[in-house]
Parts: sequence; structure tokens; C-alpha cells
Amino acid sequence: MNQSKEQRILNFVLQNAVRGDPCSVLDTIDKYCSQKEWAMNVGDEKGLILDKTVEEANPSVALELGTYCGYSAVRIARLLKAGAYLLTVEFNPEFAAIAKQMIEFAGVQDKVKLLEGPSEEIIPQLKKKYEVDTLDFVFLDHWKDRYTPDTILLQECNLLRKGSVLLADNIIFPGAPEFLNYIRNNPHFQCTNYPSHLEYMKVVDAMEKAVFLG
Ligand SMILES: O=c1[nH]cnc2c(O)cc(-c3ccc(F)cc3)cc12
Ligand SMILES: [Mg+2]
Repeated sequence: MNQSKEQRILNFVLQNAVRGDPCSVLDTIDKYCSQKEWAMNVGDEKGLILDKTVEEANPSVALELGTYCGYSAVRIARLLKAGAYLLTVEFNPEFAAIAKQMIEFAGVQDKVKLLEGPSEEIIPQLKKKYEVDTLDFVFLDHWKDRYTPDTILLQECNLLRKGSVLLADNIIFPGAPEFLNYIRNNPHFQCTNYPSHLEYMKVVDAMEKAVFLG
């Protein structure tokens, strides 16, 4: 049975990156996906915006919605302080299996907990089943139609606290207009837009940061 693109990306990392070196894994994925096969990793340009936002938030507990191959999970986990951790949610079992191997190869598995299933089912379990109090940082990079309902669900589940930082990918392309309208008109969030480009392309994209005001 022929390989998936995601399996080809993982194999390229296993054969070309340095085990235990997160930056090497990120650079190797970016090399493959810019030169051989495009894939929906946040990438190196928007990845820098993600890096700066994570460093500024300096989270103890971070949540990612949309793991895919694990690129941004590795990107976030490499910046976390001792004792801090990332919960990352992936609905697609094939993607989750690839991401698990990617995260382990990068050597950040002790900082990352990969949760397989739909975000709308997992978010309500975070407090009791995963012993989360509140989330310091949330990266929304799953499906644009889930950005708003999952942001509402995070609030309903009391998972946000004054100062919690949300960062959403793909605000322009593929686009999340309904989420932008929701979050920019919501008095409980302070929003900042970060213009950028779609990963590995000259296509315009952007990220939106939204700080919860309580
Ligand atoms: O579905 C997506 N989830 C998360 N991130 C994405 C992302 O960064 C890019 C795209 C995407 C971009 C262009 C295209 F022609 C087709 C899909 C999809 C997702
Ligand atoms: Mg994305």
C-alpha cells in the first residue's frame, strides 16, 4: 500500500534530522515541505510569530488544537520551561500516529501529551480527566469552522484565566472570517493581527492573537 505524504515527511526526518534536536527536526520538515511536497505545517515564517508569542506568554500549561505531523508541537515544546507542558489534540488517527513518532524523535515527548479525538469532546475533559486548572496559551490550528465554537467551549469550561493567550493560524488563508468577527467584537478579548504568508508559499496569510481579559 503506497505511503501517505505524512509518512514520507516523517521518513525524511528520521533519515535526515538529528535525533533529540528539535531545531533540526523543524528545519528538516521545512526543507522537505518547501522543496518536495507542500504540507500544512505552520512553517518557518509564521513559526517565528508562534515562537515570539509562546516566549512572551511563557506558559506552564499550553493547548494546541490540530497536531497534524507534530511540527508546531515540537516548535512550542522546545520553548517550554522546566515543568511546563503542551497538550495537543488531533482528530485524525493517521496524523496522530505520525505526530507521536515526530515528537519522540525530536526528544520533546516528556513535555507533550498527544490527545486523539475531536476537540469538542476533549476540551470538556481537560479539567477532570487531564487535571488542567487553566490554560496559559492556546494555539488554534485545526479546522477554521471549529475556531469559534471551541473558543466559546474553552470559556464555558472555565479553562481561560485573565491573561490567557490564544493564537490562531490561517486567519486569511484558508481564512476564518467568522472567528475574526467573533473575537474582534468580543469585549473579553484584546486582539492583535500578525500579517504573514501561507507556509512555504507567497500567498498572504495572517495569525491573530487574542488575550482573554477575564
Ligand atoms: O486545515 C488546516 N488546518 C490547519 N492549518 C491549515 C493550514 O495552515 C493551511 C491549510 C491549507 C492552505 C492552503 C490550501 F490550498 C489548502 C489548505 C489548511 C489548514
Ligand atoms: Mg495552519
